[in-house]
Amino acid sequence: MKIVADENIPLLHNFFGDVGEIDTYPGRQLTSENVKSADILLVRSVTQVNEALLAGSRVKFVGTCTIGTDHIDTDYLQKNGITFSSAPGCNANSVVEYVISTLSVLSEFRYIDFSDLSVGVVGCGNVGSRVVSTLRRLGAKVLAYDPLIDQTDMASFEDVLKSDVISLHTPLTTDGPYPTYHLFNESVLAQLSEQQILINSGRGAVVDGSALKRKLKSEPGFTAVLDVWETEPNIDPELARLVAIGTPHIAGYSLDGKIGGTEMIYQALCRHLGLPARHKAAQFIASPPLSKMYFTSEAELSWSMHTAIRAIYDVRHDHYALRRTLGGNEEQRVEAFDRLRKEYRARREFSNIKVLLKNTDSSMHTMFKALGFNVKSA
Ligand SMILES: NC(=O)c1ccc[n+]([C@@H]2O[C@H](COP(=O)([O-])OP(=O)(O)OC[C@H]3O[C@@H](n4cnc5c(N)ncnc54)[C@H](O)[C@@H]3O)[C@@H](O)[C@H]2O)c1
Ligand SMILES: O=C(O)[C@H](O)[C@H](O)COP(=O)(O)O
Repeated sequence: MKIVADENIPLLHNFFGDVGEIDTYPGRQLTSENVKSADILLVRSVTQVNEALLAGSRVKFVGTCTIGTDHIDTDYLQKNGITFSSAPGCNANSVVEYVISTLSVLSEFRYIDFSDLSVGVVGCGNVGSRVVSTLRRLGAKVLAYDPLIDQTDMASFEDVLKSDVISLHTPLTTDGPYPTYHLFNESVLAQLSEQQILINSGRGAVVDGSALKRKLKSEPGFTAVLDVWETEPNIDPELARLVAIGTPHIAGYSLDGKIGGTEMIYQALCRHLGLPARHKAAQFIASPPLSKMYFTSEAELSWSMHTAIRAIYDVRHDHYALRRTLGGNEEQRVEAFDRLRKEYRARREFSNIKVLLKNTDSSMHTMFKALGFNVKSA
């Protein structure tokens, strides 16, 4: 059995080593020549999987260790009897923590109190629904817009646009009744005031980058946060300098989320081949270096919250890392964008961290629980 895979899939050999012989390639450079004699193709989001890549190959299973599937021509796979699997929800908690860290960091520069904040979530699937529930449990007033699910709990697009913070969590789609390509175009962006914050950690092209750039130039007080960009890895350096926080598509890059994606595809492949799934992510992940935090009754609620969030994930590290790459020429910037992602550190999710509380009141307990920490009374 021959497996061809993106070299950036973590724990590839640990999970798939006893399933077949593995050849790895940089995901963006995979060619039809590389996959010609493969039975199984394993990718992340940077490989376009379509007729041009697969025609004439003997591939019978394609797995993407990611949530997003906009790089996969699923119609082609279906028509050609190729089994396909993605990893829904694998890094959803990681994206929620990205949004939380972003709001925590922005609160240093402007008044943000979670219990007094309105948030509009666009796209309420695995990621969006967790953003909604986390922020609601922290006291925020959250509205969600998603025309493709039960409308009972949904708000209108217009109402969502009035929120203090608007957070985008849709897939990138160009067809169907509600395409998301440039959903945030010039006229939608014009409806947002300088006091509002726009966060995009879905897919870059959901926002018209040129229109956003014009808005940021003419309304410098407007706050935009971008993790995803049109034309990655060749992002617009001018736009990247104008956003308040700009990161190299790493919102979903917690170690847990990345390895979770590999594990889900391993399980799907085992089902496809009728093999027992012997390996589990937990076998391979070490404990995080900072695994415990301790708060007592003297600690103030808001201080404790921001301290804990930023100790585990401070989005500014990723922002400054990208900023430092913007001065080079196009070739250097493209290389640096992918390098930041390839060499990304082991970032652990809040659920791995024990928060020990001593003599604190119940609001402290509720807040840490809402954030997803593993709360214990000391
Ligand atoms: N930045 C990152 O690292 C990162 C990580 C994970 C996922 N993502 C992106 O985020 C997207 C969402 O992830 P998910 O796990 O929540 O996916 P999901 O499929 O569970 O949910 C997506 C939701 O968006 C809704 N939707 C579709 N079109 C819409 C529209 N026009 N307006 C409003 N809502 C619409 C769908 O109905 C669905 O409920 C993924 O498709 C992926 O592209 C990015
Ligand atoms: O769709 C996803 O799961 C995320 O966007 C994921 O983080 C993409 O990661 P990549 O494939 O670019 O490594």
